[in-house]
Amino acid sequence: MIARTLTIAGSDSGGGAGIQADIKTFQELETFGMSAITAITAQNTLGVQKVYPLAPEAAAEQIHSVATDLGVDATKTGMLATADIVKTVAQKIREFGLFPLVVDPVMVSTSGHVLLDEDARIVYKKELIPLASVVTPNLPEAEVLTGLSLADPDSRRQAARMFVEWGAKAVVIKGGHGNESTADDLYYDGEEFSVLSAPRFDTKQTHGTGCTFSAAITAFLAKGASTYDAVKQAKEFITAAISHPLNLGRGHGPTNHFAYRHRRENR
Ligand SMILES: Nc1ncnc2c1ncn2[C@@H]1O[C@H](COP(=O)(O)OP(=O)(O)O)[C@@H](O)[C@H]1O
Ligand SMILES: Cc1ncc(COP(=O)(O)O)c(N)n1
Repeated sequence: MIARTLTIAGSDSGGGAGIQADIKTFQELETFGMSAITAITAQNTLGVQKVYPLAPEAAAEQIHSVATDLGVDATKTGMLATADIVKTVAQKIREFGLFPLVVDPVMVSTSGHVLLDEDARIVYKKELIPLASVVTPNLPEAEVLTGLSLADPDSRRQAARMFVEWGAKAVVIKGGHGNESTADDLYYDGEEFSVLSAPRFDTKQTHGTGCTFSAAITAFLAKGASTYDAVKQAKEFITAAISHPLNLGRGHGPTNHFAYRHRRENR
């Protein structure tokens, strides 16, 4: 049977991030993608013009519909917007056993728009991170959640340990926002640290990189990969997507979700 993937996240009208990036990634990786939408954004490459969070029950009902009929092999969460949505989603994940689970703690868009209410951060730590097979904060998100300044490798390792102490089975602290010459992501599973490294491309086309990366991890997990292997292959997917830009829009353009498949087909 085809592997079934579920994203619980916000809609990006611009198609580069959120639910749209997730479904494209699920499809490219030959899984059957499904969605539970938490919020609707009016958004393009220039920024987020408007956010309309849905009622927590709307997310709960979508998850119920999917889980009680089609079934789910791996799940990810993205933009959850409010504390009540975080609580409800965590409860439904537990109720339906929607594991393995990738938690992408989306807080602020590349363009600087707040996508998660401040009072939701505490609920995240208490309710959602403990359920995660892997949690994927970027550097600013990891700084907010841990309260640490993450300018050097030692502090990043300390932050990674904190996510595992809160109950996540593994964590990837993504280095996209760092200023090193390579885009290095720090992986930790409670036992070993590894650095997943890629060249840093000098590009503005990075809208939706985090969504695409966590969706790719979810797809590889759904197909049976170990967490480390899923993260490693997802890093290849996102590196291909960033390095072959589509050059759409006038701001931070989307990544290229076809690139990983095209590269493999042309080998
Ligand atoms: N300019 C870049 N060149 C290469 N890889 C990048 C670049 N920007 C981000 N990445 C990679 O994309 C993935 C998403 O990271 P990041 O941009 O930090 O997340 P987010 O979209 O959540 O802010 C990570 O694997 C990161 O290393
Ligand atoms: C609906 C939605 N979800 C997530 C993001 C974050 O993506 P990015 O950090 O690349 O802007 C976004 N902009 N919109």
